[in-house]
Amino acid sequence: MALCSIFCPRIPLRFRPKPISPFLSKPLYSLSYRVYSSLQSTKDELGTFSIGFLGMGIMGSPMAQNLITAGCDVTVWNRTQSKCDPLVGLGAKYKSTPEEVTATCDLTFAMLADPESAIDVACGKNGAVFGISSGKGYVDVSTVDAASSMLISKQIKDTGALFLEAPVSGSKKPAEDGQLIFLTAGDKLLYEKASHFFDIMGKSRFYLGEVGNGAAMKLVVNMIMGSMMASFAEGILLSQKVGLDPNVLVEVVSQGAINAPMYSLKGPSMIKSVYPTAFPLKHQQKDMRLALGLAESVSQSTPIAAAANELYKVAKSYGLSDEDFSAVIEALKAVKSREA
Ligand SMILES: NC(=O)C1=CN([C@@H]2O[C@H](COP(=O)(O)OP(=O)(O)OC[C@H]3O[C@@H](n4cnc5c(N)ncnc54)[C@H](OP(=O)(O)O)[C@@H]3O)[C@@H](O)[C@H]2O)C=CC1
Ligand SMILES: O=CCCC(=O)O
Repeated sequence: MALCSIFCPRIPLRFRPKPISPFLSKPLYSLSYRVYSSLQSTKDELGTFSIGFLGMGIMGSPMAQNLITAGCDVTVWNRTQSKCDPLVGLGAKYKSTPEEVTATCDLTFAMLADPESAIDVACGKNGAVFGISSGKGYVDVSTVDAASSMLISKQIKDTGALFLEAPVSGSKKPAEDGQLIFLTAGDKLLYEKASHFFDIMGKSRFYLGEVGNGAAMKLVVNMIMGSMMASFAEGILLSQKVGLDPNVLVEVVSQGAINAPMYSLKGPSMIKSVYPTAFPLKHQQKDMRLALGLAESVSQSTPIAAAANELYKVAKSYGLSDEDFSAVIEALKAVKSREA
């Protein structure tokens, strides 16, 4: 669809209601917007918009795959090109830089490892900002801190394009199953336009207002999750040490008030000391670090998360970065064996 706006396809510019108009009374604006929205929805057939996807890791690959399977016109890029091959095999196009992706796509999603890579892919050499322009949108679904998200937002918006942060709750399997939860913030118009695609990749979505709120929500959620996992690991080892069957512990936990899907999902493999990677431990530690930074910024005390973070750091130092984050239990075992 080249440079024509994803937000106003085939509607002449002069007839398009502005997203925010100081000249329209509220009822008139509302009516105008409803008409505009309904015109939009008639244009929302799958494949109408070209979608870019940057980052073919554990999460990005299945998310892009779901868009392709749903019939969307998808163009992919990844730093390690070979990871794009399965998506190209399914019908995706390939471009060799983020810049080329945003230049040719109406709406581009980015799923990168951390703040550094998200900023580099968006704003670095041949980055997304150099291809994007007014009428297009950039949705960063990576887990980053608010400051990094704001930096990317500013660079994208300086080009005239729209920006949305949309980190996700849910791991590899929910990504494969199209069951992610999107925590979005930024340009509301882009949220509305991208919702069609969020609904292909996810089961629910939240719009949280200004850029930074989605990042903060994601970090709070993952801070809780990281502490829960560290505590669960302690419980498994303690149950074993006092002669209990940890499999029974998992069963008891699953029937009680502290039940969480994570315990039944990860517990059995943790007991067997195997950690098939769904959420890499290095990313969980990154999220603990960023969450602690967020807490620091508002002088909120988070001693439990701080202690859990230390455990993830120990696990990383034992070479467990690329294992699933449930491998944090190994750090406790190592402490135990050193003390024995
Ligand atoms: N896995 C999970 O369960 C979940 C992860 N997340 C978050 O989603 C994001 C992605 O996670 P996940 O897919 O698991 O991670 P992976 O480690 O599997 O993928 C990371 C992606 O980032 C790319 N990347 C890393 N460094 C750079 C760089 N310097 N320049 C360009 N690209 C780079 C990788 O490219 P390459 O292939 O070349 O290495 C890869 O495409 C993270 O922010 C994570 O915290 C959120 C929810 C769940
Ligand atoms: O960021 C990773 C989240 C993993 C999950 O929500 O299960």
